Amino acid sequence: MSDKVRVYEIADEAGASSNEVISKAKDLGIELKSPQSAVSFEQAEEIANYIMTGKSSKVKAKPAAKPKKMVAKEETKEETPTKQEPKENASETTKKETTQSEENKQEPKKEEKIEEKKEEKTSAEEKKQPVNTQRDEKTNRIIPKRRGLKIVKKKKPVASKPLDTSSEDETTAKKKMKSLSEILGGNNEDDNSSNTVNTTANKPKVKKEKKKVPPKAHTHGKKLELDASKDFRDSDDSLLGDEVVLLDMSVSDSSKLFEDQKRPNPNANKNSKQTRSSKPAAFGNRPQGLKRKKRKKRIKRTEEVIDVTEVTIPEDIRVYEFAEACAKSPAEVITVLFGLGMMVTKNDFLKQDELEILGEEFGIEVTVKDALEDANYIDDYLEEEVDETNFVTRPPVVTIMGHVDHGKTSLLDKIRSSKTASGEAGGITQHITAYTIKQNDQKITFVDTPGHAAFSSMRARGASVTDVIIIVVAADDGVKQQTEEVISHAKAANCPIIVAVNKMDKEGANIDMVKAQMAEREMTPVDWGGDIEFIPVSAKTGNGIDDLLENILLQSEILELAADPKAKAKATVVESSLEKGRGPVATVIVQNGTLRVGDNIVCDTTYGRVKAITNDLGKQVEELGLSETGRILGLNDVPDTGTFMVAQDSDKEARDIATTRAEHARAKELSKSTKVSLEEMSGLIAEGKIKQLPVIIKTDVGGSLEAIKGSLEQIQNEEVKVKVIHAGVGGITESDLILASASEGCIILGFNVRPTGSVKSKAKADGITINTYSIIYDLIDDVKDALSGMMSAVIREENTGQAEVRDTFVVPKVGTVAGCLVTDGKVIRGGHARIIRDGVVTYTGKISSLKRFKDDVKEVTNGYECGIMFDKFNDIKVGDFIETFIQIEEKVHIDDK
Ligand SMILES: Nc1nc2c(ncn2[C@@H]2O[C@H](COP(=O)(O)OP(=O)(O)OP(=O)(O)O)[C@@H](O)[C@H]2O)c(=O)[nH]1
Repeated sequence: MSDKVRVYEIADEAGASSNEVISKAKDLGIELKSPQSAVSFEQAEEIANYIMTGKSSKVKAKPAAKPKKMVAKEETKEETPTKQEPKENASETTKKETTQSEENKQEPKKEEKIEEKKEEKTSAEEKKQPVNTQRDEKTNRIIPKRRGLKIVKKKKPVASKPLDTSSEDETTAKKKMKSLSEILGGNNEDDNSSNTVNTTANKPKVKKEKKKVPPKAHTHGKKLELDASKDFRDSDDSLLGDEVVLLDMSVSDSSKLFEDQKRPNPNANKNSKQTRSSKPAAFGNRPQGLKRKKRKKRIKRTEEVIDVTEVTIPEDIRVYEFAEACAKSPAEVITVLFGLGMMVTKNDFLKQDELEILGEEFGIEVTVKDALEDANYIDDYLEEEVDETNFVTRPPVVTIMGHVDHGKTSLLDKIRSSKTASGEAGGITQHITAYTIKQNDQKITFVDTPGHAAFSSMRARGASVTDVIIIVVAADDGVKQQTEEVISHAKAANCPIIVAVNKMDKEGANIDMVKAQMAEREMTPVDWGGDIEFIPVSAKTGNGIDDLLENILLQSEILELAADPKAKAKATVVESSLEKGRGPVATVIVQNGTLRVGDNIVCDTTYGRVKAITNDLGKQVEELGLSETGRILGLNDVPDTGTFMVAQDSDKEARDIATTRAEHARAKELSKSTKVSLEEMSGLIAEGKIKQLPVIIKTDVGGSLEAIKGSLEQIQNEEVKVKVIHAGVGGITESDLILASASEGCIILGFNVRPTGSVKSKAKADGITINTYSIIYDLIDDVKDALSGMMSAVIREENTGQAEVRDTFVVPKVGTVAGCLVTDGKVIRGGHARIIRDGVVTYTGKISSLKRFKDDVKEVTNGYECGIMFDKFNDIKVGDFIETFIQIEEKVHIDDK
C-alpha cells in the first residue's frame, strides 16, 4: 500500500503521454502535477484503466476485477502470437493466475501487472537492473518490482510458501475458475474486455480442440494441472464444459459400440465392423471373445442336427470327401471298410462297390454324379435334333488289317497310287495315316491303323470310324497268328469283312488254302456258301484292286451309310502329333457335318479354332466333307487318337468343355495313381515278389504310342511286368525326367523322338536312362531284356557223383558215419547231397565231413572208399545211396518262360 507509481510509468503502461495521464487523472479527481508525481497503486490502475477503456470506473474498484482484466490481456497477448503452443500457454496462464492470486493477497499485484507490461517494452533496460533488491527501495526503484512480477522469479517464492495462502483458497479458486472461464469464453463481467478476450480466447480454443483430438495426452495433461488445484473439481461449470468437449467424442463412439454388441442385427454388420476396427484395443477383445463362443456353439449344433439320408457325390471321391459329404468322420468310413477287409486311408479314392457298402452301412442313399455331365460334348451332339432331309450318302471308311508282312502297307500304297491322279500324287511316297480315293466317282476313305491292338483300343474308347474291314492274307503264307487275332478283332467290331488274298502274283499263291483256313475260323467264303467275300489281289501288280474297291462300295451300299453335311462337324482323330512350327496336328476323319477353317472345336481335353486344314494330298483346303480326311491345325494340345472332335458354337463353349474334361482327367489320373499304390500294397500279398519295370513312353505320333503301350503292357509273367507311368506324344522333356526320377528304376523310351542336349545332360546327371528307337521291335526286345534282368535266376542242379553206403559207424558225441564206396563221379566235402533209400529221397543236405581212413579230404573219386557224415543227420542205413550234386544259377529270359 505504501508503494507509489509515478505518472510517466502510468503513461507507459497505458500507452499514453504523461500529460494525458495527468488530465485523465484529473477527470478522476486525482490531482497530479508533473510526470514525476506519484499516486497510489489503486489510483494508478484506475487511471490506466480509464485511459485504456475510456470508461470512468469508480476509484474504489473491486480488486478482483482488475487482475481479471490483466489476465485477459496477458492471455490475449500471449496466446495470440503463440497459437502453436497452446499447452505451454495454458500452463503459463495457470502459473500466472497462481501468481496473481498470490499477489492479490499482498496487494502489490496491480502495480506489478502494470509494470509487467512495461517490462515487455523495456526488456533491454531490465537486463541491466539488479535482481535482489525489490523491497529495499520501494519508492525509487520500481523496476526491480517489475522484475519481481516476472513469472519465473515470482513463482518460486510463492510456491515455497503454500501454507500462507491456505486461508484464501476459495478466493484463489474462484479467480482461477474465472480466468479459465475466460479462456473458454465463459461469462465475463467486463463487457469490452470480455468481448476482446472471448474473441481472442475462442480462436485458440478451437485450435486446442483440434489438437486435442488425436493426442489425448494433451488433454490429460491439462486436466491434471487443473486437478492439482483440488477445489477446481468442486465448482467449475466451465471446466465441465471443457470436459464435455472431450467426452462427446468418446461417448458417441462407445455408445455405438455397445449398441452393436447388444444388437445381433445382421444389417449392422458393416457398422460393427467399422466400430470394431476403430475402437480402442481395450474394447477389442470382448467382442472377439464373444464371437468365438458363438462359432463353437454353431459347429456343435450343426454336428448334432445333420442327419444325412442321401448324398450325390462325384464318381471319383476320396474317403475324407465322402465322410464329409455324409457328415461322418473319416475314421468311421475307414472302420466300416476295415471291418469288411478293405484297407483304405483317408486320401484313397473309393470304388463303386465300396461306395455301395458304405451307403448301406450308414443308411445313406448314395448317388454317383457324372462329373462330366456338363462337359459331355459327344452326348450333347448326339442329342441334337437331326434333320434327315439333309442326309446324303457318305463314303465308306475302310481299315486294312493283317499279319505282319502280308502286304497291308503295299496294298494301301498301291490303291492310293493307282487311284490318285498322277499330278496330285506328289507327296505319295510319304506314308500317311488316312486318305480318300475315288472309284467310279465314288469316294472311299482308307485308314491305316498301327496294328489291330490299336484298332481295338480305339474301338474300345467308342471311336469306331471303320465301316468296312479288309483282312489281308498272303496267298503264299496263309493264316498266321496275327491273322487269327485280326479275325477276332474284326468280328468284335461287327463290321462287314472282306478278305483280300494278297500276293496272288507269287508262285506259291494258293487261294483255296487261304479260304480253307479261314473257313475253319468261321470266315466262310461266299462261293463256299458263306458270307465273306475273298478277293484275290496283288499289291505288286495291282491286279484285283478294282475288284476289291467295287466290293467295298457294294458293302457300303448295303450299309446305307448316310450323314448330314450341313450339321455341325463331328470327326474322329485317327492320328496326332506335335510338329515343329505347326504345333499340335490332328489327322481326322469327318463323320458328320462339314469341318471348316475357323470352326471352334473341342477334342476331349483339347480345344481350339481350326487354323488350317491340309488334305491327304498335302493341299490346303477350306473344309473337309463327309468321310474325308485331313490334318487339322489350331488345337491347344495334342489330342489322343480315337477322340472325337466336335465343332462348338463359341470359343468359350469349346474352352469350357475342354477345361472341365482336362480337370476331370487329371483327377482320374490322380485317382489311378493312388489305386496303383494300393494295388502295390495288396500286391505284396497276392503276387508275392512281383517286380515292375516303370517306363515312360514318348513317341512322335499317337498311333505308335498306342501300339507300343499295348505291346509293352502285354509283356509280363508271374514275376515281372511293365508299368507304364506315362505315355505321350512329343519330345522327351524335363518334366518326363522329373516323373522318371520319382519312380525308382524308371526308364524313358523314345520312339522316333530324341532328347535335346539339356534334357540329355540332365538325364545323365540324374542317372535316368533314356533309350530311343526307330524300330518298334527293338524297343520291345530291349524292354524284354530289361525285364529278364529283373527276373530271378533259375537254379539248376548238376549231379557230381554217387556213393553206396556199405557200413555205418556210430561215433559217440559226433554222430553216425556212413562207410561208402564211390560208385560214380566224385563226392565233394561241403557239397550238396541227397540220401536215396529204396528209390525215395529221405534227406537232402550238406556233407559236413568227408574222410579217407582218418584223414579229412576235399573229394573222393569213383572206386574209392570214404567216410561221409551229414550235417545234423544220423539216420543213415546200409544200402542207402548218396547222390551228390552242385547248384548252378542260370539267368532266364522272359521269352523262355
Ligand atoms: N510279290 C509280292 N510281294 C508283295 C505283295 N505285297 C507285298 N509284298 C511284299 O511283302 C513285303 C511286306 O509288305 P508290306 O506291305 O510291308 O507288308 P505289311 O503287312 O504292311 O507289313 P507290316 O507293315 O510290317 O505289318 C514287302 O517286301 C512287299 O514288297 C504282293 O502282292 N506281291
